Amino acid sequence: MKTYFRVLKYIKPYKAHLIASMIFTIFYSLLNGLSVYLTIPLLETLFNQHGVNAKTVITKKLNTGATNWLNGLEEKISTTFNSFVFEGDINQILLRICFLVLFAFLAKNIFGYLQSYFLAFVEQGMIKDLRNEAYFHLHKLPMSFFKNEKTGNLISRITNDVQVVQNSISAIFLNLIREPLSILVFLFIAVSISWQLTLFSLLVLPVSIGIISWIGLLLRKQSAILQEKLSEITTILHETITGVKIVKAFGMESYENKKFSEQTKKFFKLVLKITRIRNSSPHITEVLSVFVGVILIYYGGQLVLVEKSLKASEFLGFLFSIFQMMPPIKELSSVNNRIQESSAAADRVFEILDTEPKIKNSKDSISKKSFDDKIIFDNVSFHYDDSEELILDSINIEVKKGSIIAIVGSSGSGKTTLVDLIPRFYDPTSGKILVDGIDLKNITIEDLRAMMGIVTQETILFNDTVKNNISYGIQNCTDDDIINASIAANAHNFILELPNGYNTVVGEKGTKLSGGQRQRIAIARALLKNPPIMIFDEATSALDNESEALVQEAIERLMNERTTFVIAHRLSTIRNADRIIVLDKGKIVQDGKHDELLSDENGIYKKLYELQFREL
Ligand SMILES: Nc1ncnc2c1ncn2[C@@H]1O[C@H](COP(=O)(O)OP(=O)(O)OP(=O)(O)O)[C@@H](O)[C@H]1O
Repeated sequence: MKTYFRVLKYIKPYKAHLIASMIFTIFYSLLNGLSVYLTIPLLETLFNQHGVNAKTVITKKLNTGATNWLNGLEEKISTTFNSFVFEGDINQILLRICFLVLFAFLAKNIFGYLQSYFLAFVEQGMIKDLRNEAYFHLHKLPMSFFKNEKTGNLISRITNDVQVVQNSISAIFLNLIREPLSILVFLFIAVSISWQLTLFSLLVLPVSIGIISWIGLLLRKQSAILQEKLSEITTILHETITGVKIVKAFGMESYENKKFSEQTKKFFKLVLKITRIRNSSPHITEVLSVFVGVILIYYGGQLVLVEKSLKASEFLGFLFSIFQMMPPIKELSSVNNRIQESSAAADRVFEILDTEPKIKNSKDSISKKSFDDKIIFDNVSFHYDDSEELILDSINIEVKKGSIIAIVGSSGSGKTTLVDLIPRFYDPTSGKILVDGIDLKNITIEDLRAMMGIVTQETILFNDTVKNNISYGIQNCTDDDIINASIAANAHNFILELPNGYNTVVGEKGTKLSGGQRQRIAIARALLKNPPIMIFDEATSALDNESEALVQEAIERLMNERTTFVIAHRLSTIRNADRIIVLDKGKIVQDGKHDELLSDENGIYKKLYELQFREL
């Protein structure tokens, strides 16, 4: 319930639309009642075609048990109504009634349309805001969050779950406003025709409504499970589509197909179960309704034919009213289930919103636009949240502006983790990192990251044009700037050869380009940003000689006159480095220039050199 109130807070910007929708709902319900009520004089006129004065028939009223004010009100309405309708000859009366019926239905449908339009505006607006907020919040969350959450699951929450919340919002608004109102209107009509019959119906109706609601409850439970299954399917889909190359390379198609079909089979079974319940529901409802109807017809028939205390037209009008009451009562009985269902979905969305962004600007963060002197790692240690094991252990480094620091070490030694601390993708567990003497945590994240360019091993390009990929995140750059950066990155020539040059769309993650081309686009992007600090994770994959040389040249331009941290895999890079840091199990075990490090026969560097670098 708490969750639901939280969802309702999103109504605020749409209050005016909601009020409009409520007003139209009131008109809709009243006209709905009127259109049923009008059947009585219509039938009366038709039944009394042989000259009986219809006016006298419908004014015969009502009854003993209803409260006085109700009697009075009803009396007043019917007198006004009758004096308007039953004037003139039978032809005029018929024409007037037909006109009234037409007007009532026309107006009812116009109000019905307006009511649903405004309600859709409210619910779609709320959902848009909720979806945006969840998405915006995702960008504030730390890298660790994304490592722990499955991508498909996150996507499913922001798409499917938000949808479920939306479906229920409208249902609940209708249930809380339209349905009670409809029930009241029809109840008023029914009581005004015959309170005994109404009382009798109210005894029989709840039984059938109870059964129908129970079916609804079953349905809700199942659909919550369905939502989870859907999220699992999305997860598998996302994983295999993004990892399609690996699936193919390892010949895992049939394994993945089996995994997927197991999920779709579970989904299929569940949907069938739901469909079984759902499809049986209208039939059961119909049989129950007819059952109730037959009992009512028998009892009402007695009143009409035997006791003659009720007109046939009134009885039919009564039956219409009672049957019009059934769907709203049925809907109302499912409000609670709907709230439960949407709350479960909303909870999954709010879980994202409630995840605290651990890495954020502190109250006294300062703006810093330039890098002037040095970066210091002061006794930095780090472990990931899910384990106490130190991935970086007492790291002390001082990096002067303009120098190139190569980081080497065996796989898993902590190289990526070390460079991830510089743009604050993670914060050190202990110790601190200082830029020009200021702790990173005290510099606004926006300024800190603006000072850095990052080229990762796996080049991330967006499904957009080459031009937009190069200028990603850079405002106010001209086409010439983009071309110059591409020339410096040795990318210009191949870009010109693409089907639409700089306007060629590169495909999702840049799949339409080769590995070397993607890297050069990423380098052009970094060159265009022109940051004073570069973090660079060299690709391990071997490129052919020509592209290797082109990429290497581009990298050298990128490092030129910048402070560069490079996770090095190429001999030329370590030779160029001012300093090489050798990591082993999170500790710096050697530190110096290439030749110095190589001269230590027992050092890890020599072994690494022989294994990794020599033949490259
Ligand atoms: N998000 C994470 N959560 C938990 N442990 C992690 C996470 N990322 C990395 N690790 C662990 O931290 C250690 C260091 O990883 P890191 O990626 O920094 O090594 P690396 O030297 O860059 O390796 P490689 O050269 O293979 O990329 C590894 O043991 C790894 O299992």
